[in-house]
Amino acid sequence: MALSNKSTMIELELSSPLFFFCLVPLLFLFFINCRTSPKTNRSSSSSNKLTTKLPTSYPLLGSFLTIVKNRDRSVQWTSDLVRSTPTSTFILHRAFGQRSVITANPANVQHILKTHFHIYQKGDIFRTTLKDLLGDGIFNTDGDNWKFQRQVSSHEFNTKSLRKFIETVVDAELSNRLIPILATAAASKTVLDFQDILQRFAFDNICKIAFGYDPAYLLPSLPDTEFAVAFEEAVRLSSQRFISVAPLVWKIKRVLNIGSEKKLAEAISHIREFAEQIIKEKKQELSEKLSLDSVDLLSRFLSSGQFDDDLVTDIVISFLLAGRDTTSAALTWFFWLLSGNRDVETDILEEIREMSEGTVYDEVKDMVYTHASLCESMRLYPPVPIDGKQAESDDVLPDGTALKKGMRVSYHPYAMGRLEKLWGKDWAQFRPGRWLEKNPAGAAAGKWSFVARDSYTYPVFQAGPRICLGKEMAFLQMKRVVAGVLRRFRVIPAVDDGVEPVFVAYLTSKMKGGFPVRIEERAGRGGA
Ligand code: HEM
Repeated sequence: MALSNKSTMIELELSSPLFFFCLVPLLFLFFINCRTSPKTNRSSSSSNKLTTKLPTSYPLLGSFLTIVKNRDRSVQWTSDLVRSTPTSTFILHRAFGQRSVITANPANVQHILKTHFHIYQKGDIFRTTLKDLLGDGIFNTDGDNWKFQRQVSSHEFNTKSLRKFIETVVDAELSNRLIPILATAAASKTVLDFQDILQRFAFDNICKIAFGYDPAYLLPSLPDTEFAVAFEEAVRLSSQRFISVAPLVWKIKRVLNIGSEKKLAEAISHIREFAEQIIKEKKQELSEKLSLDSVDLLSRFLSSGQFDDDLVTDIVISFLLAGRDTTSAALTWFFWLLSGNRDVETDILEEIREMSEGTVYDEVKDMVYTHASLCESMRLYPPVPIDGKQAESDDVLPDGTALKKGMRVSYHPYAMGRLEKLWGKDWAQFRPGRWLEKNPAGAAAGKWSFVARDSYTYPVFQAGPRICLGKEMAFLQMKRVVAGVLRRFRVIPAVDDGVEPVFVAYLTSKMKGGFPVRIEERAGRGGA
């Protein structure tokens, strides 16, 4: 799996001549011990106890060595740091004097994502790093270009499209692919990597939404579908640019077309060739039709006549990235948590069995307890665990942290889901009940109502003007999968008792090494 290559890549970079050329002089400075105390934000630097927990910063090197030491658990490490400061914010000193702010403070999150949205953009660092893969697609652009793409895409997420999505795309994938694979695994007592299965499921779904094309990635043979593999490779290599010793390292490799950059260029060229071919076919199809009855995004963008082919390709690739690993990450951790909380599973089953006789769409919309359970699982394991912006001008956050123009600021949903001051003493417990209240009276008396948290305390889907466009679609898809799977099967982790999966982040969160499970048919169940 792609993840296992991550640390290998970092080691490669650390052993490269470039690394020694740039950093040996700095290591010398480090060993002669001319170190400074870490400067944190105003409030936390006033507390000795807390400053000792923050990594020491050295001239030029910053906290580089500690960052490298924690590279395989950077989300957990930064989460521990941010949670240990009184304002839930700290400044990380990177090499060459670069500083970035990391925060888990809801007031700061609201400031960055909503009230001072105009100051906090994707910025040059993010855009340049992902430019080869995402071009100027919605995920990688700011200003008017972003606004227009968002406006056109939002039609894909209206009720009619969502209904069609759940009733055609998701249900077909579920009944024709996922359920048969699980039934076979149950009958043959095979161990499946459930993370891989869910990723394949999500990839087929998002390709159908974005392109109107079925890559058939979730088949019993678990094929190495060329397009899917190229996409996986391109995301993996692009995200490794973020953990490069310095951006200069990957930029030089790119110019020389060597190592990981050569592989990245090949994967991207494969993706674009493939996308261009689909665009050609789709244009042909559209020219032969009198009216637009396709639901896919590609048809919508091509028919708008506002975008050239290159930009349409960029936009579609952004959507593949947005929808590919997010729902699968959420579901992987959800099934893991459920396996250790059988009481929650029982309540979900009860809800599934009581579901209305209406259409699939209405049924899924009514699954309040399952909705709460998914929110609770994403609180502890958010699919996008940490996300960043860049300040376009000097600014001061509500907790007093000062930012200079060009500084990166990251908000940290993983840390925020673990803050006692936000979730109470039992924050570590998987308890869907914290999102629910019983209706006291009326027709729905005794039924559960969902109690949402504000999106700055729970920015799992981001918040403000750039809040995730696919949020509702994601919930519909996830609830349909949960209902389809649990109604018929039990998912049992195939790991020794007491073994916990390892959380790793890779743009989106993953279980290191996959999620091995056994599937059991529930007694007395028929089909999906
Ligand atoms: C559990 C599932 C999901 C989670 C947790 C999630 C989370 C997020 C987050 C954190 C962002 C902000 C990323 C950034 O700007 O850096 C985002 C943006 C976005 N998401 Fe999702 N997402 C999910 C599923 C989906 C799905 C299924 C789709 C589409 C089919 C989608 C489409 C988008 C789009 C288009 C954006 C960009 C919005 C913009 O910049 O205006 N997401 N999502």
